[in-house]
Amino acid sequence: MGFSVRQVSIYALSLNPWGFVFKLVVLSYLWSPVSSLGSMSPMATSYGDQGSVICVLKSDGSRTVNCYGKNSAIIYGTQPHLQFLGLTAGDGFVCGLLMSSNQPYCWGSSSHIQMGVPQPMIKGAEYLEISAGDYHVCGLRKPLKGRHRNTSFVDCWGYKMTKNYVFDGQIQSISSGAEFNCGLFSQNRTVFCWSDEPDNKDIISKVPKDNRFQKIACGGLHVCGILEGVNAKTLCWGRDLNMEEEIPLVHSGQGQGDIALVPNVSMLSVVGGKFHACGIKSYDHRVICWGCSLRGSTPPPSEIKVFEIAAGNYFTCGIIAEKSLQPVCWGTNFPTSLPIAASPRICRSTPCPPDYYEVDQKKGLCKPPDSHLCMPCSSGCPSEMYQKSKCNVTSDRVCEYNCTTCSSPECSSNCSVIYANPVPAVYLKKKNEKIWSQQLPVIIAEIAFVVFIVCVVSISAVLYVRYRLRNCKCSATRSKVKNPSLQNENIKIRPDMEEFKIRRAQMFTYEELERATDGFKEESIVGKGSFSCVFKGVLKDGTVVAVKRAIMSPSPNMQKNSKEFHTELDLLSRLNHAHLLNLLGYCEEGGERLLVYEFMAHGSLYQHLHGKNKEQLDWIRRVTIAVQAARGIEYLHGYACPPVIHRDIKSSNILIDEEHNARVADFGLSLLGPTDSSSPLAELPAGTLGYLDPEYYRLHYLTTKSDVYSFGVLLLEILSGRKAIDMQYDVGNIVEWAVPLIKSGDITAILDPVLKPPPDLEALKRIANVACKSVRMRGKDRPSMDKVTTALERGLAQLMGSPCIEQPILPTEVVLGSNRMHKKSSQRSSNRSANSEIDVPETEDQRFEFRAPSWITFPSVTSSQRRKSSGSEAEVDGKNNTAAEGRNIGSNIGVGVGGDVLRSLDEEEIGPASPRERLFLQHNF
Ligand SMILES: Nc1ncnc2c1ncn2[C@@H]1O[C@H](COP(=O)(O)OP(=O)(O)OP(=O)(O)O)[C@@H](O)[C@H]1O
Repeated sequence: MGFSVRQVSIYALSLNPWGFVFKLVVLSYLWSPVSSLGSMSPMATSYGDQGSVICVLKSDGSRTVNCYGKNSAIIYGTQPHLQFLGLTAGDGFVCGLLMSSNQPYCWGSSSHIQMGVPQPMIKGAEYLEISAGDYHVCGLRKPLKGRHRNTSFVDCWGYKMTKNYVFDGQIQSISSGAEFNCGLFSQNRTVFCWSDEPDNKDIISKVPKDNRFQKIACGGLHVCGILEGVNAKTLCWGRDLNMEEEIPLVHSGQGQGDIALVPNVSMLSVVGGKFHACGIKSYDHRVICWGCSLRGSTPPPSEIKVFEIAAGNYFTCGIIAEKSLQPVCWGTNFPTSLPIAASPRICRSTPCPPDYYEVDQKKGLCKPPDSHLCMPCSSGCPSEMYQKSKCNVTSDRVCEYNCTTCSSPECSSNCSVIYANPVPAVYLKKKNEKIWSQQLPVIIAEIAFVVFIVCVVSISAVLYVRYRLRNCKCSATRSKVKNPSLQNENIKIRPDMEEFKIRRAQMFTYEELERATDGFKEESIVGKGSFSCVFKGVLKDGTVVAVKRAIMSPSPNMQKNSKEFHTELDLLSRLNHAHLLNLLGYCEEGGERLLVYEFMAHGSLYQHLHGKNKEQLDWIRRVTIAVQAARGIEYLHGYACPPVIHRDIKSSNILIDEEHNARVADFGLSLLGPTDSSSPLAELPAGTLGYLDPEYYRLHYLTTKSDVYSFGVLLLEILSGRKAIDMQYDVGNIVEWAVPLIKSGDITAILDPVLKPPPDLEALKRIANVACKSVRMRGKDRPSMDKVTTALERGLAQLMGSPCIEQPILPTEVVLGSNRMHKKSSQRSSNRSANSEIDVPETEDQRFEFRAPSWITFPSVTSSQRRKSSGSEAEVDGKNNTAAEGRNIGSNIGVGVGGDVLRSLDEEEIGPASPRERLFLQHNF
């Protein structure tokens, strides 16, 4: 079948161990190029949160592998007896092409690819080459004979890619990028790429159409290919980096950060990192890099020659050609321990073919003494150079500058060194020695000065950090509370109680609370959770409170309840924010455990969204609640000390007070986060079905981004009025249902039908966009909570600024909530509560008595400093009903749509407010 670059049909077949089922999906027609992060080579570099690793085929020609670096799953998973033809690596895993079976074999850890021989594997399939992206690996099957000889088969395993791809035409090699793949056709040497991720359409559409390539290499978000011919140029193309948020990039090497501005030199090979590419220059085997790197990256070594290079996400490693054959790396977060030499190529039993030279056998590179290690000759000399000696059997060609035709600065400086010093070598040597003797003291003084400065800066930094942390005693307290012996119930938290007294959280007797709730009678129940019952009560002084009583059972849950009780007690007594539910006191007597909270007159958001009068919660009120809840969570993540991960964000945990302000409640599952936010907590998953972060659920990988996921689900719930999981619908999981619709640009399809859509849909689109980003599969792709809050504030401002919306602007606290007079307003509101019939006058002292601790205060965190505004309160109704959702610890959940970017919507949502928006916020809040 004739192959046309512009009309390549790709048939994606689901991998099937018993053979092919043709034509399950016809993906698309493609004519664009592809690239990859992990093309097959004797060296592969894995990256990711578990740490970077470099794996190399040993230099003794045994084809066995050695790995060095931080990822213990890779290091300990390395099989020393297996022989490989080449290696490739992705995020947290390495794969090798087995010599014995020509099948891939992977090790390390990946939740998307089965380690070992990836499954499902077609029986007897043999692969020519393998290549890994971030979360997938693909293999190019050996060409078939007979009627299938013009068809190529590529099998992939991993995130959204476990498929068999069938292509018209013979593919010579493949390369995988982060979430895409490219292939190079052998006949017309053109490149094509494919991906299911819409984010990658740039890469696919920008492929140079009429160029013939000799090699390709994919990076994270781009592809580079070396064109055919002597002095051939390298072309790179890819995604627009402006689309990437939050990446502190600097341009590296030449090209001002634009990956497409490739240095104009001929290259032997090229590799791609996440935002950068590096190549080996043909004429001197030195490395050159371009594109973007992270701030603080080590520059590529310009003076050493390398045989082979491989790129991780933010780093690159090369095998040094001269002397040692040891790998060397540059960039950021690269593996530092590289104590072995690597084989730059596979040893062969036959002599080197033409256009190859043999690497010095004295180095003992190949195990069998009569085998040969052949390296390709460089392809000609660059324009200002001439060939001093040809490539022969033992060495590559040597190029030198032609000083009569110099035009570039490099050439001029090189030649001026030669011509400006026509002096005898002995004289030169003496002169150098003299210069050295003069320069040495200066160099030593400079080094001493730098060391001195570094010491001063380090000491100052340490002192400063200690000074800032002098009041941060929370971790010490936490450990006290977290270790009570459950056997000694009566004595266990006494020392902590002293501390709570200091913090003014009141200790109640059981009798007091029993009286307040009328004997915990059924009618006082305002809600039920998995581990507790919540009663409305009125204290002696008339304060309306909510009393949360742990459900008593002598079950194994007892210990769990106790743990949650103490966690909540400990946390709540420390936290103080207008949009967190205040703890007023507690009681622990005998087996009873009770927490006393401010009473939230308007119940939970769940009741409003899914109760009878859901239309009463109009768009402005819904978005306001979202903003306030976001503020509370933002405080937990960013301002609590240490940071707190809530772990159970959901609509039944967003309570609405008398003044219609949202409060985040239920810290029973909260965990104090690591002070170093980059280190995830390996906790067993806990949370509520439908809201649970898939990454946390599957990998036990808990960071603040797990709350962001749950909050994203909450946003979808607020927009759609649908429950997080609702099996009445075809697609029961709200994420799976809403994200594709929003991405298709059809925002109205997900909006709650009980409300009329606002005339200007842009604000809700913004919010939907934030929701989509928040429920991305990978935590690191989700925005942080402060970004979410800023975007929501802007959405709210837009919604309120619309001339067609006649709703009053909500009061300061509604959005800001930073300077609310806690007790005063809440107690007053409690007393005014529609449910409260007791009217007891309050005194200043009483106000203080129950006031939550104020030693942690909420700093100013908004993207804009807001001022008080006038405006009436919105009214939300709904008081009773119990929460209908059940917590489901460790249950399976529907999978969110991952890696999604809402192309049809404004990508600038999450970022600083524009001057116009800032002005609006300042005037209205
Ligand atoms: N301070 C409060 N004021 C008024 N109502 C409250 C208060 N706290 C809780 N409730 C009501 O009680 C219900 C149960 O709350 P609780 O925190 O015990 O469980 P939950 O978070 O809904 O469920 P789970 O414990 O399974 O996560 C809430 O949904 C809410 O309707």
